[in-house]
Amino acid sequence: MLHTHFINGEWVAGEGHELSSIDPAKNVSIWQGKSATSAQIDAAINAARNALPQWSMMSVEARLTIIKAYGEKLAENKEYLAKVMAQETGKPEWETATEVGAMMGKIGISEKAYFERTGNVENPMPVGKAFIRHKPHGVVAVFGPYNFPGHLPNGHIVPALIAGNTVVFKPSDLTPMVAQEMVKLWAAANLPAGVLNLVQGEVETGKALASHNDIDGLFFTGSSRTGKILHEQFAGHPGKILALEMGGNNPLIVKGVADTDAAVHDIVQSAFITSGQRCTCARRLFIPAGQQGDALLARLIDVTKNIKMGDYDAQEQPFMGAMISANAAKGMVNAQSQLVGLGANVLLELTQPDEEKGFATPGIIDVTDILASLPDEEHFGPLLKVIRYTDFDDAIREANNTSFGLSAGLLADSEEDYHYFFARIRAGIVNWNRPITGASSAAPFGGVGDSGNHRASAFYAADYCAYPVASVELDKVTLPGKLSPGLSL
Ligand SMILES: NC(=O)c1ccc[n+]([C@@H]2O[C@H](COP(=O)([O-])OP(=O)(O)OC[C@H]3O[C@@H](n4cnc5c(N)ncnc54)[C@H](O)[C@@H]3O)[C@@H](O)[C@H]2O)c1
Ligand SMILES: O=CCC[C@H](NC(=O)CCC(=O)O)C(=O)O
Repeated sequence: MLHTHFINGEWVAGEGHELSSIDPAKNVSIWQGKSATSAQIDAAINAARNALPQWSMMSVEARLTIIKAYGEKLAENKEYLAKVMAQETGKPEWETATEVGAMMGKIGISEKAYFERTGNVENPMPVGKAFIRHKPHGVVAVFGPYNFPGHLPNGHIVPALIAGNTVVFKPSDLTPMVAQEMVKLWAAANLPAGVLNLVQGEVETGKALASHNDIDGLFFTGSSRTGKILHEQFAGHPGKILALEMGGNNPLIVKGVADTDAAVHDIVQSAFITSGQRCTCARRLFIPAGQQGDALLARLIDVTKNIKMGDYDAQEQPFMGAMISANAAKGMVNAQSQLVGLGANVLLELTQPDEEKGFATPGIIDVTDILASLPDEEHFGPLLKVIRYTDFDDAIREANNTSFGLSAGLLADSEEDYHYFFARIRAGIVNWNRPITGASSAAPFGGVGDSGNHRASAFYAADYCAYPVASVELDKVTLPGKLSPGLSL
């Protein structure tokens, strides 16, 4: 179907250049379309602007009725949506089923967050009453990444709509099909025309939408590189809200654990789930120097070697599927070569078994000897860098030696060590004896430094979807009992 854009309640064909989406596990084209032109972006924004008065002035209960109907459509179509996600991203079906589950869960959580964080408060005053209420920003653009093509844009769209905003959604150009199927479910839930619009396209479409004069805000999940471009673009526009959820170079420190296998499990879940394509994935693993550390590392290499990788639809499901594209897998091979060039020591080689496909085997590389020249980059794939340390303080200092600050973790049996670590580590998600991936939607989700701009998402998304309005109100104009000195009436 070439009608891949949803503008003002109608499916229309793009009028820009050709786009296609490739199944990265099978190297076949699964979706074709055309990008939105700037006239189509104008039309989408106009539609959202025109739909705004009616949508924002509906009661929140009436909006929630429609949003919950979308939740029902998600539930009715969950298997189908999970299959589409798996096909377009390469992620195994067991994992995309959890992604659809998170999308469904988002509705109840966002409803609760709306009332808890941005609801109405009424306080009596000596004369009249004081109110705190919240209003939507207006027309907001939502930009999504490819790694969670449903869950993460959904995590902006649902709270934005609950708060009364209208939306223009631009998904990643690597996952247009998931976006399209998701928007179909909104349409099936009878969302009024113009409230949610979908425009497809690459960077140029993103730039045109982000720089449009008539948006009131932009909610972005993606790389720090793009987020910084958007941040610069929004400089000088204090009236527009910008929420940035970006990448990380996340540390995980191991110190004094009795159960080696439990630690290895949490490391693998942190580093290699989603083939390392989660913003929260552990990128740098700190292991104590010495025999105990050697034993843990040997076990980690052994377990990682045996991780099952395969097609998303394999009967016996793999732990890791393909990465998003053959290019992304090649990028990881190149990242490994770059580290080797700097003097790093490969412990388990990351390979791309087929140049035409997105598979990359998990890799482990010791970078202890090149810390001074180690690039502070997010390598968004299954490559774990190991750093051997002798002093806990040094390890924490090095863990913080990054411009990012998304997630961090400590695997240690001592609670005292955890308190010490927690007080010193700089990140928005800090875990103890748990993987550092798999964050809860019922908690705030965001990072410091280059990982975000202090507008956490998930439970706190409600905060950036509405602005507070303070009022003092009295039902008729009334002369005060006592006038200010020097006044007579
Ligand atoms: N913190 C979080 O919540 C979170 C969650 C998931 C992914 N991520 C991060 O996202 C990245 C992976 O996703 P990605 O590669 O799709 O990100 P990306 O930055 O390449 O793209 C994100 C979106 O921005 C658009 N875009 C790209 N360049 C643009 C520009 N110059 N102007 C306007 N729009 C532009 C893209 O088309 C896409 O829709 C990783 O860095 C990962 O850590 C962060
Ligand atoms: O890739 C980045 C997201 C990773 C994911 N985080 C969440 O799902 C946050 C919760 C939410 O947004 O509702 C993870 O931690 O695995």
